[in-house]
Formats: sequence, C-alpha cells, structure tokens
Amino acid sequence: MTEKIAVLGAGSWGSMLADILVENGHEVRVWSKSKEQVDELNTKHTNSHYIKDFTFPTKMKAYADMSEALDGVDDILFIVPSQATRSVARQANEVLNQMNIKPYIIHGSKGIEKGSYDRMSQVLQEEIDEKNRKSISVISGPSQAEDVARRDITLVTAASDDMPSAEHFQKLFMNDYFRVYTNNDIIGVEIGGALKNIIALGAGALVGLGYGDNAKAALMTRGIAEISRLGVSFGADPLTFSGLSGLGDVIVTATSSDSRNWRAGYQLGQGKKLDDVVKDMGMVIEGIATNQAAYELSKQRGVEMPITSAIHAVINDEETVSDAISNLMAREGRSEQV
Ligand SMILES: NC(=O)C1=CN([C@@H]2O[C@H](COP(=O)(O)OP(=O)(O)OC[C@H]3O[C@@H](n4cnc5c(N)ncnc54)[C@H](OP(=O)(O)O)[C@@H]3O)[C@@H](O)[C@H]2O)C=CC1
Ligand SMILES: O=C(CO)COP(=O)(O)O
Repeated sequence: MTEKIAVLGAGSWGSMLADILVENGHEVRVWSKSKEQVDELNTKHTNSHYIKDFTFPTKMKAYADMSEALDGVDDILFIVPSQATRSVARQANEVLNQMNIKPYIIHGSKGIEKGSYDRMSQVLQEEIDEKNRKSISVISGPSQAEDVARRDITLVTAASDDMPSAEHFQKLFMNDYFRVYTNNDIIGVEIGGALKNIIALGAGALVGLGYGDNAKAALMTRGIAEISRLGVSFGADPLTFSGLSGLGDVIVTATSSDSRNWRAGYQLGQGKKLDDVVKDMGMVIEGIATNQAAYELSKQRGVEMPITSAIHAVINDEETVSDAISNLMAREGRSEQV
C-alpha cells in the first residue's frame, strides 16, 4: 500500500530515509528550513553538503513550507538533531492543529535533550497533541547514511510501546538492503542509540592518539556496560543493549570514519579544540550534548559511568584526552559483573 509520508529534516539521515521510502513506492515529501537546500533537492536532486555524490529520485519532493509537506500525510518522520526536535515538533503541532489528520509518528534522532533529560519520544509526546497523532515510534540501529547511499546491507530496529505501530514502520521501510526488526523496549532503544554517540567520540579519540584494536574493543564493551546500567535504571530491558540499537550501533559508530562522532573524537585525540571541531564538521555531533545530559543523569541517579565522565572532563577542558585515559586505567580493580 502506498502511503503519503513527510520527513521533517533533510540532513544526511532524513534525506537518506526519504530516499528508501521513495524506492519502496511511497509518496514522500521532505521538509527543510533551508530554502536553498529545498531548491537544490528539487532542481538538481542532490543534497551536496550532507550526502556526497548521490542523486535522489525526481519523485522525492522537498518543501520549505511545513504545511505543504504535512498536507494529508499518513506518517511523519522527525529526523532533525535531538536538541532541535522540540522546536520542530512544536511547529508541526501548530500545522496539524489546522488539519484533520492523525498520522503515525516516528523519529530517528539519537540524543537526550539537555535540561529536560527527555528521550525524543517523550519530547514528541509532550509537543504533539494526542488528537494529532496515532502513536510514537523510533527507528534506530547501525546505519551510517553514507553506507545506505551505497546500498550496503543495513539492519535497524523499529520500536514502540504500540507493537502494531512498530510493525507498520517495519513494513514501510523493509526492502532487499534495509531490514527492520521490531522491539517494544522504546526506552532501551532510545537510550542505546543516544549514548552510543559518546562511545564513538571516545573511540575516535583513542585512534587519534594512536591506540589500537584492544583499546577500541575495551571501550566499546565497557561503554555498553555503562549505557546498560543507566538504561536499566530507567526500566529498559538489558537485552536491548546487546541488540542493533545498542552494541550494533556502538560497533558501527565506534569504528566507522563516516561517523561524525568518531571523526570529532579523532580530531580531539589529535589535539584540535572542540569549538573548531564543531565549526569544521558543519553537521550535528550528537555525542556532545548527550554527553552533558548523560553525565548529569548519572550523577542524579547514582549510576557509575566512568567513560561518560571522562569524556565530559575532556569536552569541558578539565582534562586532556591522555590524562582522561590514564585516570580511567588507574581506577581501582573491580568485578566485570557489576
Ligand atoms: N547521518 C546518519 O548516518 C544518521 C543520523 N542519525 C540521527 O539523525 C538525526 C539527524 O542527523 P543527520 O541527518 O545526520 O544530521 P545533519 O547534521 O546531517 O542534518 C541535520 C538537518 O537538520 C536540520 N536542522 C538543524 N537544526 C534545525 C532546526 N532547529 N530546525 C529545523 N531543522 C534543523 C539541518 O538544517 P540546516 O542545514 O538548515 O541547518 C539539517 O537539514 C541525529 O539525531 C542523528 O544522530 C541516525 C542514524 C544515522
Ligand atoms: O547513528 C549513526 C549511525 O548509526 C550516525 O552516527 P554519526 O552521527 O556519528 O555519524
């Protein structure tokens, strides 16, 4: 069945998810706040700042006016940086108030909101009135946009408290290179997807300093342990963290030089200043804001998160990367099972 789908956010991931949905036969409208980007997508069918050397299907239409993008849609995807999700959701709700539709909502953003500590499904729940939506889901997992552009095999998970909604999105997205599992642990899926960005920053920094594969494996494994501790304190299923949205996404972002978080960490490891790293990236580095949120949450909830704390110290210029690593290694010996 063909659906009308709006994708809010035309960065690397929004435009690539839109591309998959067009290929799967759906009518897709992409919204961006940038008029220039909309013009480029509609005339040249490229998104050159975000996805290099890729041509989008001519059927994919872009809009700068959100009410045109949302007109009569069955589904809305929110794919903007996490710290922008609330303002975009608020804008969408105002538009939906003028329409008589009740779309399925899903997001693909990987972060925790600073200040509120909300997961993105909570932000959407707060900002989109119940009369304006069916349900809220998340799509997450190891999925570098650049690899999807190359049609590499990609497996992700669609999670929702409402399983029929997760299954709805599974059907919309599945094809011969993009396989979607379902999961009803939305807390675990969102926390894993958000916090893996912190581990990716750390992994890049290790490589930037010249450390090797043992160090990378150590960071990824102990990273998952602390993400899992925080997630379980919110009621997540510990098994979710060994799935696609947990370990799977840690593996891809902590090893891929396409990852913006990994690249940012690498540059920090090489001694570049954070402000310069952010300025030069020109795309979102989710791990920075989410590190702050996760650090504060770990203190509030009494959950030990040594890697998150070490990266917090580096980001806030309290320690060099080398000192942070030495301090992690000097921690008292302990059991792996706590
Ligand atoms: N890239 C990837 O491979 C993947 C990314 N994700 C997640 O998807 C989310 C989006 O990432 P991604 O697409 O990569 O990010 P990008 O940095 O590539 O693009 C972000 C997009 O969001 C827009 N945007 C930024 N701020 C606002 C705002 N306040 N209001 C409206 N639009 C805004 C930007 O517009 P403008 O250019 O005008 O600033 C841009 O179009 C992130 O949470 C990321 O973790 C998940 C899986 C894979
Ligand atoms: O989440 C991602 C892949 O699963 C993308 O990670 P980056 O934002 O670090 O590029």
